[in-house]
Amino acid sequence: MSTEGKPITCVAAVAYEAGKPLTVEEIVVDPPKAHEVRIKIEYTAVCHTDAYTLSGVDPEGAFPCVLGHEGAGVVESVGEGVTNVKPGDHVIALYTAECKKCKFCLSGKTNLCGAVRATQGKGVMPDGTSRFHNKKGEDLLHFMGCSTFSQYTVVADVSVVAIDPSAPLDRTCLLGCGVTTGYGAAIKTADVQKGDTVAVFGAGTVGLSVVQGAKVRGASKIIVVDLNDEKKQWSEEFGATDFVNPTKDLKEGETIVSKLIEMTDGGLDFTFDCTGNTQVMRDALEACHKGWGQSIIIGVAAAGKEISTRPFQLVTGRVWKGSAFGGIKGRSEMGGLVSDYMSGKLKVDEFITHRRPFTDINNAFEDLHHGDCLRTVLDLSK
Ligand SMILES: NC(=O)C1=CN([C@@H]2O[C@H](COP(=O)(O)OP(=O)(O)OC[C@H]3O[C@@H](n4cnc5c(N)ncnc54)[C@H](OP(=O)(O)O)[C@@H]3O)[C@@H](O)[C@H]2O)C=CC1
Ligand SMILES: N[C@@H](CCC(=O)N[C@@H](CSC=O)C(=O)NCC(=O)O)C(=O)O
Ligand SMILES: [Zn+2]
Ligand SMILES: [Zn+2]
Repeated sequence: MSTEGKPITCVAAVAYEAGKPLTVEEIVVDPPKAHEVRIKIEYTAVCHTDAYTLSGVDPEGAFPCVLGHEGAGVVESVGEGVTNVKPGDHVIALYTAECKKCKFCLSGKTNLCGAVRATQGKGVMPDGTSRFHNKKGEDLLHFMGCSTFSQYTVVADVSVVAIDPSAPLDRTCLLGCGVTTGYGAAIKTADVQKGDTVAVFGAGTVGLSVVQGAKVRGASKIIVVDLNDEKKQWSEEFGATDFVNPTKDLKEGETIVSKLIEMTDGGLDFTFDCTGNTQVMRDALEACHKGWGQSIIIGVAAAGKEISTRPFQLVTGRVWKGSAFGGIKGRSEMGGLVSDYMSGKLKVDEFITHRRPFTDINNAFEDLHHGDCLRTVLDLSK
């Protein structure tokens, strides 16, 4: 029996309160309104940003909500006026929308899109309302325009892209955030060139994806900085040439900045913060080469945190930049990433260290805190 136009009751993991485990329960998902798409989410992974928002330090975090933004599934139904996807399409949800019409999309200068960002940040659909309700009839907020921690979700049509149906959704879900973010930051935001020197702070999925982007571009040196020696082997597998653990690899009087400058004859062409730690962001900037080195901030810092450095660092030519979703325009460029994955150019499977049934989602958040985990993929059919 068709579910089109009807509310669907399904299982979701609801974040009722910051700092508390998610509640796995049945919720009701309304049908999509005009320019909206209802997706049957097949697989989702947990990104560090989900844990960040659940912890309560996200200035935009609002509860109760359905978290999750690294997910893939199949379109169940579409609202009036939707032309970019149709029922049955295999899709990836996009937390960075692409409307192709707004000032941002038309600028040619950024992948940030202005179409739905304001309502997205408030946890509601573009018309200001929610499609999620719990069994008590209370509204649940959306998250990052995706809310993939639910067997069914509703997203704006500008926040979804159809992909090659032969690509496995239990892997391509990772293209919804971590892999695309790091890889794009290297090949688009920084536009690393052959022979460049690169340092990556934080060897999680985002950082290691920067590493693979830098390797694809032919960087001559790719130094990974992480506090955990368990990340050394992974770093090398993704293309790192060097690994530094600042808690044990620094000599008396040495700092991570002086060590990196010494290793690269004056500093790096590009550094990337993939930790969200503001002291690391400063170190990453100051490890850049005088005159031209660029530092790209990818990590997300807690509410109230600010970055600082001596202005002289910028006066003398170092550049601080940021990158969201790797600078990738989701609807225009995801197809290329999927085909790079299918042809073996882009590693994705290698990031999947754990798999769990969806109902085990709270343990997937625990996995994130362990050195042996890059990504846990959750199967929403279980
Ligand atoms: N801008 C964007 O578009 C996006 C931003 N993000 C953000 O990027 C960051 C990385 O995400 P993700 O890869 O999923 O996270 P992970 O937690 O998997 O990776 C972060 C890594 O950084 C390490 N680390 C922590 N502190 C330091 C430090 N002081 N020096 C060196 N390494 C350190 C961690 O080690 P340990 O595990 O031992 O703590 C871990 O290996 C997060 O802040 C996330 O919110 C994510 C996706 C998109
Ligand atoms: N809501 C936070 C900031 C969160 C943030 O920076 N998000 C990243 C993506 S993190 C993905 O895992 C991002 O791309 N931001 C750009 C955007 O438009 O949201 C806050 O208010 O500080
Ligand atoms: Zn993410
Ligand atoms: Zn736009």
